Amino acid sequence: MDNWINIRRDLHRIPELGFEEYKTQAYILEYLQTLPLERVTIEKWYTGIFVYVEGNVGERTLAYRTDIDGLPIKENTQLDFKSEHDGRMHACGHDFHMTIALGALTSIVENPADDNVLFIFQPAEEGPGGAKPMMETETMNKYKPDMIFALHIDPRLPVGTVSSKPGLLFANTSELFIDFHGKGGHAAYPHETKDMIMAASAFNLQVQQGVSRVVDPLDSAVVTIGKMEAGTVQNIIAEDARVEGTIRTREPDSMDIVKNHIEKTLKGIEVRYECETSVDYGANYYMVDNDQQLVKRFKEIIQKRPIDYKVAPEAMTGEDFGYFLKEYPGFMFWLGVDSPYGLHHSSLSPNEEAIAVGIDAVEATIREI
Ligand SMILES: CC(=O)N[C@@H](CCC[C@H](N)C(=O)O)C(=O)O
Repeated sequence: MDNWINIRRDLHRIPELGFEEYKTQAYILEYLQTLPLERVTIEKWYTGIFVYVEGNVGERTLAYRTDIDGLPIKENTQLDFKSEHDGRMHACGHDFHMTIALGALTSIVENPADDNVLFIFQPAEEGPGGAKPMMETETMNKYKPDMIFALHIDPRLPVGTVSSKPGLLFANTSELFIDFHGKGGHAAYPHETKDMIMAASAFNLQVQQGVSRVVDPLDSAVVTIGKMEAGTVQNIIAEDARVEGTIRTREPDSMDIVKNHIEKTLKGIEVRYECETSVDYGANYYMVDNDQQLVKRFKEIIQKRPIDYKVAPEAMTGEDFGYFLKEYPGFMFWLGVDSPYGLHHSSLSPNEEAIAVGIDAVEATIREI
């Protein structure tokens, strides 16, 4: 087991942003070279990797996907294997996800399953999205998996627990980037300016109030503004402002309703604050919609093991794994890692005992589903 903990720690030290995962890719490729590769085909795709392992029977091909990118967060832990990349952190558990994928892959290479298995090391889950372009590759068309699955760590669940549910697990998402342009000037002469801190602040409040009026209360939607930039010094009125956020909706149709609401709100802001605005929706992810039968079978497999299975609530998190599930039947599940700090937090420190549980759950699913 120490081997997997060491691998997780190595990967934790080198977090890289989406499509910049060069060291991560090199690390995984180097590890793969230590395995017996007679039945293995390795293909690079940008900073990602496909690893195909031929099965004993080979009638079906199963796919298992891990994401490999980190986040633009400055790590705030005292771990002696903390990030060596300033301002970058594996704060969403992708170091765990990769290690678990390598653990299951190693067992399957050393003792092949009946089915063929395609392991997908996918870049850029946090943005701008690696799943959609990976789906369109010749490699995916060639192997056309019969089913696909993936996991995500869950800091709220104890170690030794997994959870999932049939149907919707994660929401539809869209990134949101808005630029405001007005007229700067002296802090003492606001009437001669068009203050973009006022415009952006008004937008932030109005958009929150409005979402509750345009989306069916039986559906769910959230707009979060995670970043706002404006101004230069304390006594100059800001000519420009930028807000960055994300939209989450339970139903795909509500995404258009929220976007329409944002655009109408911006038109009002333009009139009221005499400014120009432009909006860019960045990356959009399709919801994670789990296959009913496969989740049922997964639950049966897990319940034969010393692992607790819990029914997961729906979450407004996003995952571009949803694009794989749009094309292939499959599912995603949460793996308990018991951390007092949540996903995307600079102090996230998942319990490494969960790695063995993850490897066991993934390997058993590959062999028994
Ligand atoms: C599991 C998780 O935390 N996923 C991310 C996906 C982000 C998608 C995109 N960059 C966005 O912000 O919309 C999440 O924040 O849910």
